[in-house]
Amino acid sequence: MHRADHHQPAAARPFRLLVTGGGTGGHTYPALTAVRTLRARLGAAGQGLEVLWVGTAEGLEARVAANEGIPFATVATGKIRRSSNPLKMASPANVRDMFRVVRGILQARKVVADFAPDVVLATGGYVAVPVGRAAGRCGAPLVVHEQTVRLGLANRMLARIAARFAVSSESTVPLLPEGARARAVVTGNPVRPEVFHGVPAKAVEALGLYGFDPHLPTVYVTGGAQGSLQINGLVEEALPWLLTGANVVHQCGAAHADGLRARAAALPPHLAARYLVTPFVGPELPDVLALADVVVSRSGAGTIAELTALGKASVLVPLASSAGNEQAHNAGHLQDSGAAVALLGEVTADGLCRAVAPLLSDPSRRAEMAHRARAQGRPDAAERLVDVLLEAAAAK
Ligand SMILES: CC(=O)N[C@H]1[C@@H](OP(=O)(O)OP(=O)(O)OC[C@H]2O[C@@H](n3ccc(=O)[nH]c3=O)[C@H](O)[C@@H]2O)O[C@H](CO)[C@@H](O)[C@@H]1O
Repeated sequence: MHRADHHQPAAARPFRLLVTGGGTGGHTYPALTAVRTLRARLGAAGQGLEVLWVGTAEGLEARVAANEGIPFATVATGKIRRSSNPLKMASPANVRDMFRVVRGILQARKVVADFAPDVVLATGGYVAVPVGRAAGRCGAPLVVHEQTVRLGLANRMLARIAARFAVSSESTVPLLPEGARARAVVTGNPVRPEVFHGVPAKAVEALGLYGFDPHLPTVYVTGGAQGSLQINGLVEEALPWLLTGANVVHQCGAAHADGLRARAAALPPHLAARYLVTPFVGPELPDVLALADVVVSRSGAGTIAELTALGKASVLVPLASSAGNEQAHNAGHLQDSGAAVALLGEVTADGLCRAVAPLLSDPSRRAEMAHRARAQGRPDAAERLVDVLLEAAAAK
């Protein structure tokens, strides 16, 4: 599988995509969606697709690639902690990590040269840096995709060498380094196709929601892939009120499910029957989203892309410490267009109840918000990103 293959006519051999990125769901799922969409597009034209994913062994991407049957390779990564103090720069952890960085660069060059991709897609995370740079050296066009409005560090480091820089929002373009702006394309943030095909009744069956009251709206509470301690605390305090007017599915992360279950068990049985707490929502996520009338959530880029593509009324509680405060930015941006309510700054259970109450009691209000959310969505983001990948490969 080497360079000689390039002399064959394009249709005679499979298209070769090297994907790199991961760490969080936010970086991993858009890459997975791009792979599936590209495979479908090429398949319709009678061409095959070979994919290699380069990520970290401990990241979500390793599991996702394994489930999807995508060959997976790792390269060493390290974190260089900058400091004005030379002694700190020479700390054992930093020196060890510097060696890892150098090793990662050499490994990445070999992986990219051996696979000889038609195009490399980088979706963020430390691992994407050596691989993206190796693409430049090996003559493979690099497409970077940024999910958030603000640029992630890895993507910023790759911006200058990217053949195309795909962004999820127009407002990211002016934030790109000057030389990269002309190569920016607004694609949106790809949403997994199955998210569009949820069926409420399937969520009831999969999660056993038989105690839910069908006459009441359903709230889906989610803290992002890991759950959110802050949101869990707010919802726990608000539960006795919340359950008088709604059913609640609460995704809480691995650490807190038992405490929340105990709390619910102490409620009157007719209220407890309207509450389902679960550490993580797996394949039934599309069905849960379809069931939800209102979503209470962190404002990570992946979640926002899903809520807007579907058109869901939401109350957003941004992660205050997200890089560059990007979650507050995402939430504020939606609130400005009436597409969500953003709870910024100090948030109390009372504040959460006041934000949720009008959406529960007034269906026309949540329909209006859902409509405005959908206007912000980009359900065709995966197709647009695939356009960019194919164009970059063709322009080589
Ligand atoms: C803590 C942190 O660093 N957060 C960042 C991380 O978000 P993080 O990856 O945590 O969150 P996102 O909102 O981007 O994506 C979460 C994804 O996981 C899915 N999901 C979540 C819970 C669940 O039970 N089941 C499930 O399938 C969601 O539907 C979504 O598709 O990357 C995002 C994209 O770069 C950033 O915007 C976030 O600021």
